[in-house]
Amino acid sequence: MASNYLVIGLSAVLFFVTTSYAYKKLFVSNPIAKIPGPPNESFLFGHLRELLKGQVGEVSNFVALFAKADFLKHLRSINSNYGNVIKYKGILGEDCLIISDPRAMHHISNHPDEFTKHPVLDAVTAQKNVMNVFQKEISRMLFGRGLVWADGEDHRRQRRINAPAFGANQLVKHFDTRSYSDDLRRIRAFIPFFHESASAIIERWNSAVETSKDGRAVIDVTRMISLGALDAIGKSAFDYEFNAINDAEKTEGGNELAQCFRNYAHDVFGTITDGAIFFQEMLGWLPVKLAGIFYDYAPVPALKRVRYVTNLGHEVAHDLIKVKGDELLHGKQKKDILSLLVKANAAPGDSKLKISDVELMATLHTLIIAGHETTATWLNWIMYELARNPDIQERLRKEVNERAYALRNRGDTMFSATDLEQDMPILQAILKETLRFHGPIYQHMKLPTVDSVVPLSTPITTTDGQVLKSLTIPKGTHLYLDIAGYNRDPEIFGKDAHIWRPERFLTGEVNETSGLAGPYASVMTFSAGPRTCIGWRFAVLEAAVFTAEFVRQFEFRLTPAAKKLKREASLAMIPVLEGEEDKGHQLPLVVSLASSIDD
Ligand code: HEM
Repeated sequence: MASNYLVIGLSAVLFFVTTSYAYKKLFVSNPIAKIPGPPNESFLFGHLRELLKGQVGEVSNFVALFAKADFLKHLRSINSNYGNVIKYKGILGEDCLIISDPRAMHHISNHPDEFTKHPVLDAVTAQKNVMNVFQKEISRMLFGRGLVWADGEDHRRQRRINAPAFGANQLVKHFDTRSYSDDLRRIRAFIPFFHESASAIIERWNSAVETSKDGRAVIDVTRMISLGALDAIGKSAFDYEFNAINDAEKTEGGNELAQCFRNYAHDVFGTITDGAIFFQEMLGWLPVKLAGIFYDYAPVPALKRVRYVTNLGHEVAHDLIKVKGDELLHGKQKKDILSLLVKANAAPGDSKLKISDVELMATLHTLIIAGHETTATWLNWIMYELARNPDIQERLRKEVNERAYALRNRGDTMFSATDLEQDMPILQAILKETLRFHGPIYQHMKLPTVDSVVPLSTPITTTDGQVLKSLTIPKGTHLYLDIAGYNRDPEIFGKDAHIWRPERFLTGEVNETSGLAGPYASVMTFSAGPRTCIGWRFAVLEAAVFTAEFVRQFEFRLTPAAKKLKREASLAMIPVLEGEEDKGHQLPLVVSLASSIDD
């Protein structure tokens, strides 16, 4: 009986694949067929193995996505022939696009209904958009039906409730007339939590240094940074104790949710086999609902883990929402993000504009995942560059110590938002340059829901010699926005955009108010338009506090092992060591005490 079902299932997949493939080849004209791109070396896989495996975020423009060494060399040599729009092949010869052209990226990011990240369920689109089916279903499993997952009106409604709590109202001004500076004050109120987490990390590193033989300890800094970021999001977003740093050594008996997140993204999204790529792609040829059933029930270990963590996250969120509701009722409301969301949701107004408890639970879980590993990864790359560049590290330490001296003189114990955002330009330049060069989010998948015409900054020449000033993209085309490529565009960041040089953000070389890119440093790492990262201010302040406090206390140097560092595709672009990829994030640095300004 079971084998009958299997045969019927496989026949259904085969039927969908062959009919939609034949339909497309025979009846659908393809305006992107003549966009230049690398030769297809595999009808079965197209370029997907190069895209989904190995190092990411490397070199310039689209090459960022094609990181397999020999392939990379090949592409580099012909890079100039391709420009900022590249055609690549998906499975079975599907034509797909990678775009890093600034105007095109700006247009696409600012038209989220025309370019959603999720599939629309109609016969052609749903079957064509393999990657997007995967993205939508994984997104639902990973986050729940919250802000990252939602689209269209659902997204606007959720964003409207969320934005003020994140100081992100400037992006939704038309929704809300409250003062933007009130919102900024709210996000800055989290600074003490960031200091608290940074201090807990420093305490751990301090004892490692003190107990080392020569005052120099080799520490994998990724571990504590990740736990500290988790503690920080717990306290500021929901007034919740993950106790991640305190329970760091416990294998059981600590906070279960915190333990679930150990190496979570890497274990689930890290290494992917050819078989998994193919299977995942074939699933995408099924209607979304069928693919969803697979993601909800398949006994695949990685999917089982995602389902378990999401359920647990939603359970914790459910309890917290109740606590916040009671606090509000008894006039004991706190300042964390969840309290603000519960209050905004309870305020009088059109009930159709509110978010449901299920969406609120998903939003909470979203904040843990979207706000924790991304910022921790950014911090990892900051530590790496500081260790690699002792001169810049020393300049930063001097700046931080001078500010620390000033704050002691004014009777403060921790850096204020003004200290961090305005009075430490070297710190800001390092944060910006690292977000540009090692952006934790390096690509975005988008799905045109209609045939679209997209403007280009730089015209492209098709394989038959036509010069295109705009791009016609058929509905349903697989589309990658190449964030890493945009972030290394020499036209925007200078001829040496391929190297890490924070100075470019100190000398006015970069036009930070071009309005083309995201809200910070003119980079695309926080995305742009109505779906810009809602937590970007939170992330910037947290990264600033952690970095300033770390260099104030310690000196960091590269270990020989850190020279084997690679950028690994995961949910974020994480540092791993060559030959030890299966261990996930690693960045072993030599840590010793720094001399302070008072010495
Ligand atoms: C370096 C740190 C971070 C990076 C690089 C980053 C990047 C991004 C990007 C690229 C998006 C757009 C995703 C998409 O459209 O699919 C996004 C959305 C989002 N981010 Fe972040 N993020 C960071 C930190 C944070 C933090 C700290 C929080 C929360 C405290 C957060 C919460 C969110 C949420 C809720 C969304 C969905 C927004 C929407 O769709 O309206 N992120 N982030």
